[in-house]
Amino acid sequence: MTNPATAPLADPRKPAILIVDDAPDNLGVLRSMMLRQGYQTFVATSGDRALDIAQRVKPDVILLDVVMPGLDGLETCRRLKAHPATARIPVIFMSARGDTADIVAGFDTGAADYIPKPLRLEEVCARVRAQLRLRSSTDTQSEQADRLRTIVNSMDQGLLIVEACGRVQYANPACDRYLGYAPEELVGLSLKDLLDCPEAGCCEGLDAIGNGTREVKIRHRDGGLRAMDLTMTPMHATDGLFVALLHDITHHKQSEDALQRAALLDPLTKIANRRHFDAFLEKEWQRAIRNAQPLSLVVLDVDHFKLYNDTLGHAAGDVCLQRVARTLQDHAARPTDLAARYGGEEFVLLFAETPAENAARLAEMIRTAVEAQEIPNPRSPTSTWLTVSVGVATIVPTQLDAIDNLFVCADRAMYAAKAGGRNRVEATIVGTAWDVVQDAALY
Ligand SMILES: Nc1nc2c(ncn2[C@@H]2O[C@H](COP(=O)(O)OP(=O)(O)OP(=O)(O)O)[C@@H](O)[C@H]2O)c(=O)[nH]1
Repeated sequence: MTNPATAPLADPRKPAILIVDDAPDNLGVLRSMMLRQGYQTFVATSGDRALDIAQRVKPDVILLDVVMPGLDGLETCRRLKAHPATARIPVIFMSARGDTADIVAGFDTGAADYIPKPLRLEEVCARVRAQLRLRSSTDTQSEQADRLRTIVNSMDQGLLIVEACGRVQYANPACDRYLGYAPEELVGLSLKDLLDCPEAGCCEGLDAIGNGTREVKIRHRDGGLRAMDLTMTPMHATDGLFVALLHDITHHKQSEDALQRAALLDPLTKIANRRHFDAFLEKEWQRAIRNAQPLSLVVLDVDHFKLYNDTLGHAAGDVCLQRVARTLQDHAARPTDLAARYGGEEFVLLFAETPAENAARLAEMIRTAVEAQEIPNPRSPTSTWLTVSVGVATIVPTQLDAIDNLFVCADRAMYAAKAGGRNRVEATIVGTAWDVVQDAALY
């Protein structure tokens, strides 16, 4: 008989069998049989002792006699099942009571098997082996489930299990950070409601979202939109369910947007650069053709800027260009106006849907606004303050016209302003190619 206080711990390499029977003869026979099978054995002659040993050594299988004085087998089994440390150990009853009611009562206590007495030892061994196999596969499954749970819980990505209709069945803890909802709050919500879809009806079902990865905007609980990569994968084992993986790319998108914005800006003056202006002009040019609206181009050049640099230094010249740029920007008030630094000390400004007289008036306002800042240009022969010469060209373009022609005319007007004494505005209306065609037809 094993004393629970001194019972050795079970050897993890060998299956451990606890045999409980009040008849020492039975114990002896069963024990030798189990030892022959290569198992580690523990024995107890009463229910109480069996409980002590089971808690201490946590055997892999318990062979339990039903009829015993004191705590009988049924009650012992109930107590084993009630204790978390021993609840999962399979119990095999051994009993001479073979009535259906006895067998049912045995299984109702939570037993895994019921062997009739007299015991056929080969059969006992086979049933113990079967329980050990079952136990090992259950252990493997629960170990795998534990491992999976740890991975999913510690994942940096948000993981959701969703039904085809979009209803969330499960969410991992990372979803809290991604969406602002605790996992249990997400259960029952619809993924479709969290997605911000520009196209109506685009998220009617997850089939519409489709498998694979796509960039989506998801509404966080704080009301803000987060850019995310959403990867949908059908769970093959369970029809109609999808695994949805969320990867927050908001920061990535923000820096991408910042880069894109930076690519359109002049680094010194922070207004649009030449590339941006050319693309903008192309779009406005086409719109002006469609709507037969006037388009005005302003070209502005700082007067005697070389003298300014030579006298006050290049750094002061840079600050001066920034102030001129700001003045231009302040006059590009409408969304269809765009001020840009076109190169060196030359600036341009586009006024869409603006006739010649309005554009000339705006150009004059810019000229006076620069002069009014009283930026000293000590060696300028034109003025003691920094001044600009401005050319304005206006056209109502047609398909026959070229943007270059508008630029040439605005440049010529600006040079005319320089030639006319600087610090002035010269404006011109560009005759369109259509006028030339009509004139030719007349003569
Ligand atoms: N500080 C500074 N100077 C620049 C920059 N880009 C061009 N410049 C200077 O602008 C000056 C332009 O000189 P010019 O083309 O001779 O014309 P200007 O002296 O303004 O004379 P007018 O145009 O005839 O009135 C040159 O000295 C350039 O070095 C810049 O980014 N910063």
